[in-house]
Amino acid sequence: MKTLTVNLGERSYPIYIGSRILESDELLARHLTSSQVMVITNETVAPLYLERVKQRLTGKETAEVILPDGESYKSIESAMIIFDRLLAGKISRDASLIALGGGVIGDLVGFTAACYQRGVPFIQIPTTLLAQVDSSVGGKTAVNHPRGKNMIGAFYQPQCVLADTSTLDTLADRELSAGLAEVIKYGLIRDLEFFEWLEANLERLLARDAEALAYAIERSCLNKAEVVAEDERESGLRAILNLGHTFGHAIETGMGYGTYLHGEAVAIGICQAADLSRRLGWLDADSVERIVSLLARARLPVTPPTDLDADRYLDLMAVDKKNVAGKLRMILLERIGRATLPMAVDPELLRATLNEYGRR
Ligand SMILES: NC(=O)c1ccc[n+]([C@@H]2O[C@H](COP(=O)([O-])OP(=O)(O)OC[C@H]3O[C@@H](n4cnc5c(N)ncnc54)[C@H](O)[C@@H]3O)[C@@H](O)[C@H]2O)c1
Ligand SMILES: O=C(O)C(=O)C[C@@H](O)[C@H](O)[C@H](O)COP(=O)(O)O
Ligand SMILES: [Zn+2]
Repeated sequence: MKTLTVNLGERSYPIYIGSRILESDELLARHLTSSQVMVITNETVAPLYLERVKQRLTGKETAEVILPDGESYKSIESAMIIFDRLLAGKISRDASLIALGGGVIGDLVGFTAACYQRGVPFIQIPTTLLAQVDSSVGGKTAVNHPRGKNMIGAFYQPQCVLADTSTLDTLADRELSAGLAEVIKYGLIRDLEFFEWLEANLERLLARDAEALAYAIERSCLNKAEVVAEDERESGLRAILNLGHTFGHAIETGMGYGTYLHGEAVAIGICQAADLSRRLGWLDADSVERIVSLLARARLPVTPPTDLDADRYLDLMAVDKKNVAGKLRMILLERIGRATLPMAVDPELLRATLNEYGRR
């Protein structure tokens, strides 16, 4: 097992990464301070892993909430269901919540934990690649609004992250690929050596080679932990983690939550951001091709949906959280391995990318 730390002073916490670490009685116990625990998961993950978690909770007063599966359930209505169950169970402020599942459950439970009685401790047990490399780390919690992704939320850090890599054995191939989009993102924004490693080892990851997966998860978490430690609440640097997300979130909202997986929408968004970076004279055509080709090799979509035209994109992007004074700001690439801070973009060049990249 590897242990990384997210260094945030009194809100610091460990990320445990290893195969079958959910079988350890000691790890979870270390971070469960109270006698009341609520585990929140969904209908897909519950039959696979809920018992395994409950076995670690003997002696605790344990409640569980099993929600329907899907991005459309990352909603205020789902949060209300959890609040209702917490109150009906007379669960007090020293109780702990456990998020067992992918990023949808992690973001939702984190948000619920931040709000219930103004804040109760919570633990992340991520079970998708995307959640193990990104969403469980860093304390961005939220639910979606029909007009925009993650629009209702809070920064709220977990007590720990427990990433059992053996849970990925049951993950669908499409979901594994979605997680790879965020893995590739780390290489692009700040870790050229990792990007090159990914180019050389992508087939091992797709074949679920355990050693390669563990390395990719650790290196991704290390990158994220360093960025978050420097800028917890996204006043500057942290926004580089949003590469591809201005376009990607527009795709998710515009196409209806769940039509494109988050990682798929981000993959398309990264390609569009790369195209725009080329139009600005930063990336050359070969670098754009290198990026698109790695994402395509990861079996991710690399062209935008035909149903979204430039005007609809721009309308959806007008509520992006990086915008300042109503003006769009985006993360672009100076080169592979180095992202810009959020920057205003020339509207003509942006429109050119929206009209021309991947449109034929
Ligand atoms: N907070 C953050 O920093 C952050 C970062 C990235 C993404 N996100 C959010 O994360 C969400 C996407 O997360 P996701 O990709 O994990 O999607 P997800 O939570 O919907 O999980 C993907 C699918 O895999 C299933 N699943 C989960 N674990 C499984 C397992 N071990 N075996 C079999 N099936 C399993 C789920 O039930 C679901 O059907 C989006 O809402 C996105 O906005 C948040
Ligand atoms: O942790 C971050 O910061 C990120 O931006 C990570 C992203 O991968 C993630 O999708 C995040 O939820 C997006 O945040 P948002 O502020 O654009 O909603
Ligand atoms: Zn993301």
